[in-house]
Amino acid sequence: MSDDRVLEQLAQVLESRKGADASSSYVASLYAKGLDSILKKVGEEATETVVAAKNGEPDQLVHEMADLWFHSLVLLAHQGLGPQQVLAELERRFGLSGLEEKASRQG
Ligand SMILES: N=c1c2ncn([C@@H]3O[C@H](COP(=O)(O)OP(=O)(O)OP(=O)(O)O)[C@@H](O)[C@H]3O)c2ncn1[C@@H]1O[C@H](COP(=O)(O)O)[C@@H](O)[C@H]1O
Repeated sequence: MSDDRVLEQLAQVLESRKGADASSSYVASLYAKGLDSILKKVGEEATETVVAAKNGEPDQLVHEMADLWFHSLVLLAHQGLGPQQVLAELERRFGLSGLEEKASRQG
């Protein structure tokens, strides 16, 4: 499965958890607690990511980064957005810088 397929399929699961039973789904329980709780989780996971990097723990860094990406996807879904909008923005920026690099090489 390609990387963006993982993001897209996980986003579909997150969408399907809207209206699901909060007692049997972690994601549904986050939606039920509301925006501030989701933002708190994103902040916590960002801090844990920073600590893992500062401690020079590569395996822990990957683990915490996955938690951060996951909770960021939950936040996007809660806001009616998804990974495709973020990937499109990154692709747009990459396209712009790619053109600039090409022009500077040719100039
Ligand atoms: N990828 C994840 C995923 N990553 C992390 N987590 C949960 O995120 C939480 C991370 O919290 P912490 O690191 O703070 O650890 P914790 O102290 O145990 O958690 P808290 O008590 O602080 O909430 C844990 O409860 C993890 O289980 C995830 N929960 C779910 N998913 C995916 O989301 C899908 C839907 O999940 P459900 O809604 O639970 O079915 C699943 O199929 C998975 O693919």
